[in-house]
Amino acid sequence: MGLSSPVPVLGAGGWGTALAVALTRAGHPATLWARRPDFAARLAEVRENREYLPGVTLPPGVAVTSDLARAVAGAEFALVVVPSVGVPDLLAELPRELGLVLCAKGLAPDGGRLTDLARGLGFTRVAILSGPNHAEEVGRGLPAATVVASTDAGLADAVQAALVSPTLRVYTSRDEVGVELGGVLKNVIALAAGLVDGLNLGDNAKAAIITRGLREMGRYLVSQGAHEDTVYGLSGLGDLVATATSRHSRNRAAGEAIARGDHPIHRPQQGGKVVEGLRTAGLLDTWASAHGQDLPIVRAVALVASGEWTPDQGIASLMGRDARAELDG
Ligand SMILES: NC(=O)C1=CN([C@@H]2O[C@H](COP(=O)(O)OP(=O)(O)OC[C@H]3O[C@@H](n4cnc5c(N)ncnc54)[C@H](O)[C@@H]3O)[C@@H](O)[C@H]2O)C=CC1
Ligand SMILES: O=C(CO)COP(=O)(O)O
Repeated sequence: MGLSSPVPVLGAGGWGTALAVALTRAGHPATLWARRPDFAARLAEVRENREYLPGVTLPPGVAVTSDLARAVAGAEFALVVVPSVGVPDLLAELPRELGLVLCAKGLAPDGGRLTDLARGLGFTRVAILSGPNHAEEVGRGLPAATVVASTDAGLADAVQAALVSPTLRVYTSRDEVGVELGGVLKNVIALAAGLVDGLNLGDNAKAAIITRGLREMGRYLVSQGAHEDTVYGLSGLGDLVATATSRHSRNRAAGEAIARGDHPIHRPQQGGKVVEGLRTAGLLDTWASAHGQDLPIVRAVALVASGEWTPDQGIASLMGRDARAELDG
């Protein structure tokens, strides 16, 4: 792909829209693909994604289409920015020689990684983009940093070159597993932080959830083959802080709403916007039970999200665990 060929951005929610705008800031045109033709037509005309990223004007360098084949024609790689639940169907329609930059922070239907799902479908060039990156801030050009991870160094370098700009620092990493799973797990811990907020449990409890949550993330990531240092990088600690403390986070807000009794807990969407952690918690809890792994915050969030436990029961389950040494798990 030459520097001036448009980069396909597949998914016109908040993050896809912000990434398309970020590409133009980096000097590259983008083609933003939306699934629904009527939505794409309105977006092309209004030049603002009022449903998912209000207040950000689409620059002239962003073209909008609902024609998937046209969006990816001739591209070296595409940013895949639909929610995790929509990734399998979308990938099934893409040419296998296309490089994939997976941007969803969620899991495949079987609880596995989306990068594995992609490779299982026959894609050979796969990367993950993840970090503390609220679309509302990246869309407005506030300074941010992110990580593109791939075992394919050429792909990671190409994505870095395409996205880096004076307002977005893009780091590369070879630790695909660690970068991908950090983004997946932090949503669940942010939901727990939202429960703490909604129950008015205070700053000490919030700090405890974030810190113990980071340890839980670390245990899981390392068990899956991640490098321990990645847990403390932008896609781990960085995104956990950004999400668990942010007014923008849908996951944190969902936890707060559940605690206040005003969230439809069986619906993994909030006002049409995706709350990945609700789905992730259940998938991870099932995996942890099957593999004898202790993920107590994941378990509490999964059972509260499914309605089996009240938020108070979830917190009590964490406070009532056996006394132990801090570093023992
Ligand atoms: N919003 C943010 O700040 C960030 C979001 N992400 C991740 O990006 C992914 C997308 O999130 P957002 O853009 O925030 O979503 P969003 O909630 O803003 O919008 C979701 C978009 O996906 C579309 N969609 C829903 N189901 C679909 C399906 N089955 N197939 C295709 N399209 C479908 C919707 O029509 C909508 O355009 C999520 O995995 C999220 O965790 C990652 C970094 C930042
Ligand atoms: O991943 C995000 C920021 O890095 C967005 O988090 P939410 O999905 O909770 O809004």
